[in-house]
Amino acid sequence: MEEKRTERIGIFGGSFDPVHIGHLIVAQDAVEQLELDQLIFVPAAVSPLKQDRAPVDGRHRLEMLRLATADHLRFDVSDIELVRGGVSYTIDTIRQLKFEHPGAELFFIIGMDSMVDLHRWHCSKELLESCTVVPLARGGECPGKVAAESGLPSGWKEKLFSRLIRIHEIEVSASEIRMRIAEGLSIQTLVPPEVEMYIAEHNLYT
Ligand SMILES: Nc1ncnc2c1ncn2[C@@H]1O[C@H](COP(=O)(O)OP(=O)(O)OP(=O)(O)O)[C@@H](O)[C@H]1O
Ligand SMILES: O=C(O)c1ccc[n+]([C@@H]2O[C@H](COP(=O)([O-])O)[C@@H](O)[C@H]2O)c1
Repeated sequence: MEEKRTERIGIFGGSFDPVHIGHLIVAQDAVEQLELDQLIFVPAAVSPLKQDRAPVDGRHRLEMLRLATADHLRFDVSDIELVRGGVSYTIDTIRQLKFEHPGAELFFIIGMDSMVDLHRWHCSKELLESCTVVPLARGGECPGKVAAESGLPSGWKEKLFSRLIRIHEIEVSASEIRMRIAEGLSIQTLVPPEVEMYIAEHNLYT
């Protein structure tokens, strides 16, 4: 009898305030390169390192993610961090997802910029042991240099960088989108049309 393949689930955490094409292209890169069965976008209630700025209400960010991912077979969205509330520590999310998906291999994908501080994250050692953390390197980034300059403990660097995947270089950020809206500039093509419409209908970021 053919052996059942272990389910491979990716987790993509962020503020998604709002979700944009950079997120979607990177997510597709991860699905392909990690051969994921499913990639779950997890909007944070409060991102631990972004506590200085309140994002728009979680229900809006969740709905925009749902609209942006609706037609994609392997993309999914979870409200677990919004339901849990408070500061969204990744370890709490991984513990819960491990419980909900016993037997699956969990991949937590993060940008290289965030990864250099990973050892300072809440329960970072447990996090590294309970899922496969995968750094995403943009086209122009030099992983060797980033690793050398990071404060990551030795052992961690080698482990993390051996799993690194290359992603498209897309120069768009949620901050830029919020700024463009505030200045009355177009965000067409930077976010999916459904998201652009949602933002206009709900008068977000003005
Ligand atoms: N253009 C992009 N290319 C690759 N990764 C990205 C891009 N934009 C965001 N990410 C990654 O997506 C994750 C979630 O990002 P987040 O929701 O904070 O979006 P952001 O665009 O970086 O937001 P902000 O501009 O508000 O800081 C992070 O790991 C971040 O590194
Ligand atoms: O758990 C932590 O200590 C921790 C510290 C910094 C960031 N994170 C997570 O990393 C993801 C991206 O964060 P950010 O700040 O780029 O939106 C998001 O899911 C955060 O919850 C998690």
